[in-house]
Amino acid sequence: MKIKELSYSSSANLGPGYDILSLSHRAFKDEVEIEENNTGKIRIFSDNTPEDPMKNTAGLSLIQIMKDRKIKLGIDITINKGVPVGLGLGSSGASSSAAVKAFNKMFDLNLTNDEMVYYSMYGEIAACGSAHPDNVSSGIYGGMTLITSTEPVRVRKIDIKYKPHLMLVIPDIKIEEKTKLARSMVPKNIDIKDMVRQTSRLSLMLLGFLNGERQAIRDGMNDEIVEKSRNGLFPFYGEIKSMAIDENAVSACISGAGPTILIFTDERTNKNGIISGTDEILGKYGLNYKIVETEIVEGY
Ligand SMILES: Nc1ncnc2c1ncn2[C@@H]1O[C@H](COP(=O)(O)OP(=O)(O)O)[C@@H](O)[C@H]1O
Ligand SMILES: N[C@@H](CCOP(=O)(O)O)C(=O)O
Repeated sequence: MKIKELSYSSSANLGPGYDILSLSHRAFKDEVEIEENNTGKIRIFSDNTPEDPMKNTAGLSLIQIMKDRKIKLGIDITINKGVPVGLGLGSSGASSSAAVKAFNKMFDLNLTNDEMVYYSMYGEIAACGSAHPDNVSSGIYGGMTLITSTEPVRVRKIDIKYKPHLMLVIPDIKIEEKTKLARSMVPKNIDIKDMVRQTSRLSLMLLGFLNGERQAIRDGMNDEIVEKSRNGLFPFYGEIKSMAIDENAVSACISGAGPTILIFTDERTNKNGIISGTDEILGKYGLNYKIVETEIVEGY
């Protein structure tokens, strides 16, 4: 029996929500198919992700479930990779969450959504050395998700009233082990004043999404801790964000650990202005790029 599941691309953090917020979007998707084999081994079939199951997020997630559930079988995992790798679009988490959903279905494990988030985030260790849960929560729940606890894993889906359109500015930059590097740049300690400002902004942004208040989203979606610490990886971000605000975007943030920039737009936004402004700014940096317009995926 073959079982196929998909997960969409996602943007983690959303400004002040480092490691706790994520948004699922329709821009790209990974399809993962699993099938029992008679070799007793886990084998990965994929054009552009690691063949070693311990180094592939999908493989590592399934290894962990099989260990916990004492399932000893050979499994072929075929990854049809649609989410571009290393650009801040949750590519690694899309494969692991799709693989976990397929495995859950194939073996009737009846895992809860939070248990699936747990196994999917375990796979992220293969991508960046740490098990961050945000992108994979998108792959399991869809929509906008909030991680309320990691031990045990607990996720809440946020029922947002304000649903902006999304523009992804995707610079053509390849950084080796990008998320691992970006995570190493985040400060280990912060000043209490910065903590207060960050929690205030995060709360305001969430109020904006919940109540449908455009200005609150714009005022809240700012992060001078994590995005700032990583600025060297995407020095063009500040210029693109302020240009987008000038063109009346709702707001903008770094998508995950970058380099993609997520811009929230609505009917008041001058999207053509953003397209030409991006071309001018990224041209100055000598960067090729793609702009993808997309929508939030509410669920699976
Ligand atoms: N199934 C997978 N899909 C994508 N990347 C994977 C996968 N398995 C392992 N990786 C590794 O994870 C890294 C990319 O993940 P990451 O740095 O988190 O970027 P992003 O999630 O933004 O694409 C690459 O080194 C890639 O080889
Ligand atoms: N919260 C993580 C998200 C990484 O997302 P990715 O799509 O860039 O892998 C972080 O900011 O490190």
